[in-house]
Amino acid sequence: MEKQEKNTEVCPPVDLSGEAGWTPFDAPSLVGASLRFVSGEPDGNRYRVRYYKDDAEQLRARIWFGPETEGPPGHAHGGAMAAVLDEVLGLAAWAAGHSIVVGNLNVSFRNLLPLEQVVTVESEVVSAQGRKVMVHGRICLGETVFAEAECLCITIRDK
Ligand SMILES: CCCCCCCCCCCC(=O)SCCNC(=O)CCNC(=O)[C@H](O)C(C)(C)COP(=O)(O)OP(=O)(O)OC[C@H]1O[C@@H](n2cnc3c(N)ncnc32)[C@H](O)[C@@H]1OP(=O)(O)O
Repeated sequence: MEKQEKNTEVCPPVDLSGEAGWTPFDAPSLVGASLRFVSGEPDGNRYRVRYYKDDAEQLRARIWFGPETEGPPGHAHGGAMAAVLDEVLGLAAWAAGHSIVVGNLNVSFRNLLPLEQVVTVESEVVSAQGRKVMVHGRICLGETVFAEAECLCITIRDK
């Protein structure tokens, strides 16, 4: 069988700047540098991400899905979108003051997401009761929603 050549070329820089009224958010200073799967290679070919808070203090992300996130030809893998929602919505709960892990993530895939396009992740902490923090969010560009999710976060014991 013919061996397929792996393309090792690094994609050119992308513009991850935010919208008017957004302020940069320093995720590692809040949760450490462990978020490597999504955020760990800021110049690589998997994901490139930059975090912000909007004027309502909700977490936002600008994210580029690189060629290494491919699922359907030319488009992002569903698991790649779920990983982003796991990180961003979990981080949104941390940014709102809750020390959590994600217990349940319910994702609906609404449209195929073309690779090498910068999109936005929106999040909203909708409730916090006892140890349960509910965060909603979506990956979108303008009016187009690629995926939306409900994320049940559970506060870590003894925190
Ligand atoms: C550290 C630096 C990090 C820094 C990192 C910060 C960045 C965050 C972003 C990354 C997010 C992730 O990927 S986190 C990685 C992915 N997630 C995980 O691996 C989590 C693995 N699961 C667990 O560790 C555990 O199951 C927990 C902590 C979620 C829950 O265990 P527990 O502490 O024993 O609590 P437990 O009694 O079972 O549940 C408490 C209450 O929550 C409910 N509950 C629990 N799980 C669920 C569930 N899946 N669906 C519905 N409800 C649930 C229970 O019914 C109960 O309700 P009631 O009876 O009280 O009503």
